[in-house]
Amino acid sequence: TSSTRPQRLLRAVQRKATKGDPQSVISAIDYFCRNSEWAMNVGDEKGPILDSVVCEVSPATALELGTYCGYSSVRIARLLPVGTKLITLEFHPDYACIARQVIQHAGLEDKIFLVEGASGDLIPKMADMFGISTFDFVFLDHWKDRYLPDLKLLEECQLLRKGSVLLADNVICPGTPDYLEYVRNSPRYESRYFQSHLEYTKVEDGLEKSVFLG
Ligand SMILES: O=C(NCCc1nnc(-c2ccc3[nH]cnc3c2)[nH]1)c1cc(-c2ccc(F)cc2)cc(O)c1O
Ligand SMILES: [Mg+2]
Repeated sequence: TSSTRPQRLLRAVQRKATKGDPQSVISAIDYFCRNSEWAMNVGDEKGPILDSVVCEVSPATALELGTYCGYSSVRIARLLPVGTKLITLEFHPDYACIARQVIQHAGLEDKIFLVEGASGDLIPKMADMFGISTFDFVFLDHWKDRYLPDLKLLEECQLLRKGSVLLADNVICPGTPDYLEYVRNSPRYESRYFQSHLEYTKVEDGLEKSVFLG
């Protein structure tokens, strides 16, 4: 029976990456996507930008919207200090199932909470589910038309504090025009664009970093 691309990506990780070594999982996925099949991971060019923002913020509480196969979950969690957690939301059960195995191969299952469901339903439950009050860092990488409504939901649920950092993938390709317009024009955000390329291609894309001013 035929396999799916996420299943083939997981198999590449299981064959090539060293169990318990997050960097080898990241390298195995990037190798697979450059040499076998393109996949929508943040990738090896935008990934280091994500790393630098995570290191700068050094978040005690981090949220990721859109897990997919867990590539960026591994990138983020490998940099988190001991005792801190990444909560990552995934809508598609098949993606979530693969991501759990990728995360396990990296040995990061104790630092990552993967929750299945729609961001719009789950965000209002975050505080109660995880006993947190606000997020220090949010990585947006799910459906592009959900970035703005979910940002507004985070605001309404008071899950952002003065200084919370939002990092959004794909603001050029596929593009998130309404989100960009909002964070770049709202007096409540200080926004900056990191120009890069769509993962594993020469197409322009970039990350938008927005600091909530309270
Ligand atoms: O769609 C993307 N990412 C989103 C995955 C996802 N699929 N479902 C969800 C979800 C939706 C509700 C959710 N609620 C909670 N988690 C959720 C997750 N997220 C995506 C697409 C591209 C891309 C670029 C150029 C192309 F020619 C084709 C594709 C590149 C990227 O870097 C992406 O991140
Ligand atoms: Mg993306």
